[in-house]
This record gives sequence, structure tokens and C-alpha cells, in this order.
Amino acid sequence: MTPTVATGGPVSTGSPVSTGAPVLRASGITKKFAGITALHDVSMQINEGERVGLIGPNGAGKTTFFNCLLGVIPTNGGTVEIAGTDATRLPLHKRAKLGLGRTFQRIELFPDCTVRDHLFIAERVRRGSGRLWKDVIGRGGPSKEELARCDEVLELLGLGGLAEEPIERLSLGQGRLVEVGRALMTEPKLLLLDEPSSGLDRPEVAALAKTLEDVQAEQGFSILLVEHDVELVSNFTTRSYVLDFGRLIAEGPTREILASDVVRAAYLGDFEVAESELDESELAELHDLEVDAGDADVEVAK
Ligand SMILES: Nc1ncnc2c1ncn2[C@@H]1O[C@H](COP(=O)(O)OP(=O)(O)OP(=O)(O)O)[C@@H](O)[C@H]1O
Repeated sequence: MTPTVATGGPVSTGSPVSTGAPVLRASGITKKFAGITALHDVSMQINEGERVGLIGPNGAGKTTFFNCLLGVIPTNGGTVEIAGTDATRLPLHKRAKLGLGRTFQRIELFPDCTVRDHLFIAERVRRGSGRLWKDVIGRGGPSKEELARCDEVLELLGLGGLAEEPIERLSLGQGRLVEVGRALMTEPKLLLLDEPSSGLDRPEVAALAKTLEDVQAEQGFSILLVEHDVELVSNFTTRSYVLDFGRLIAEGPTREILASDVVRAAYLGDFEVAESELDESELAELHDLEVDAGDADVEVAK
């Protein structure tokens, strides 16, 4: 299908969005920092059970958009609806209660706490049971029920055998799964993944993607994936949105989007450099970007 350009709006392939109920509706999100408009009137809809990508060059506004959805930073305009509830004025923790879960790009775990401890703390926060003060004075150990729920999520992620391990003994890939596990304890309707492939090699990325797919199939939440790894986005998501200089320049089925001229020019165009000018690690990164998406192969000037 040939993408069409809507006047003044993003390229759209016109293919239908999944028909599940919306878990996220963001409309007209605008964010200004001193001197720059980081997001101009950006809208997005994600439906039940979808896996959606958000891509764009460095500085395009992906993290800013993510933070606006989560309520980490205030917006200068627009609305955010989570599972049918207007969340525009709600703080972070209330958006989490409505069903927004997240992982961090830089792993934010405590090195000497165990894997199970991380999930247990998330479970306490989810329940808002008011027992956190007891934890502070060392009298708030986990109940059988809480432990069972932590272990259920750890099993789901294939981390059952690592429950007692301190985080510092884990590989980066396992650490990312703990991040995911912590987010799952809040029973998200939409899981926001911030660059989960960062620092992982190809087999680790493939294993992470497979685990996420399996867990999603079991639990039915939706995923918004912010990623630089185009191969992962291409294989993992069915629809994508593309930001460039804070504007939405394309949206639609991921492979069609990646093949569109406007996206290649804005996003992949960054990589149209002579191979001879690249060092080994840059060549490896470029190789990762050579996505076979119909005619979407990245052009490399020889
Ligand atoms: N706290 C801030 N104060 C001022 N400017 C900011 C702030 N956060 C982001 N920006 C600017 O907003 C724009 C969008 O940045 P953002 O980090 O959202 O892009 P990004 O697409 O996530 O980039 P990357 O892929 O490199 O992470 C950039 O010009 C950035 O410099």
C-alpha cells in the first residue's frame, strides 16, 4: 500500500487500527521547554492488546512524549485518557493505578536487594496497604499471599530460579526482565518500554522480545515501545508512530511506515554515510538498522 501524506499532518498508510477498546488516547500533546517546543500537537491511540512502536531520530521528542503520558512532566496542551478515564490532570501514581506501567532505559534497581524484593516492594505500592512504614522499621515482611504473587510473576518471566539472587549478580538482560516484572506487579493495561534493547546483544534482544510476547499473550496488556533498534521495532510491533523535531510525521503499520520515503529521509537518512567513514561499532549499529521491510532497505553510500 502506498502511504499518503495528509496535508499538514503525518503520513498515514490508511490501514485500520486494531478494533479493541482504547487503553490510551493522547490528543494534541504539546510541550515547551525554555526556548524550544519539544512536542507539537502530538496524538496517539493504542488499543487493547496492541504492540505499538514510537521511533524517531535523537532529540525527536520520544522521551518527552513518554514523560507527558506518564505525568512525569506537565504538558502545555492536550489531553491524556487512560482506559476511558481522563487522566490529563492526574499525577504519576494515579495514572499508574489507571493502568500505565513503565520500564526505565537506565536500569533503576537496587544492586544488593534480591530479585523478589524488587517485586515485593512494587506489590506493596500497588496495594497501597499502608504497611510501608513497617518496612522502614524492619517489621513489614511479605505475607504468603504477597510472596505467591511475586513468584507467579517471576515464573512468568522465567526468573523463578533467580528470586533470591541479588540484582548485582544478574546479567543486563535479566535485570531488564526484573524491570518488566516490577512493572507487571502493578497490573498494567499499557506497558511503556523505554529502550529495552539498550546495551543488549542480538540474542539477548531476541530472548527479551520472545519473553515479552509470551507474557503479553498470557496477560493481554498493550505495549508502547520506544526504541532505536529498528529491527526490534520492525519485528515486535504491528503499528508505529514516528516523531521528528517534535512533530508526528508518520503513523501506520510498522513495516509500511519504515518503508515510506518521508520516514527514511527523516530517520534512516541519518545513516546515509559512507561505510568507509565508520568504525567497527558504528558498522555493527548500521547493520542492525538494515531492515528488510519490503523495499525499505537502508541505503548506504559506498
Ligand atoms: N528538561 C529539558 N529541558 C530543556 N529541553 C529539553 C528537556 N528535555 C528534553 N529537552 C529537549 O526536547 C527535545 C526532545 O528531547 P527528547 O529527549 O524527548 O528526545 P528523544 O527523541 O527522546 O531523544 P533520544 O532518542 O536522544 O533519547 C530535545 O531538543 C531536547 O534537547
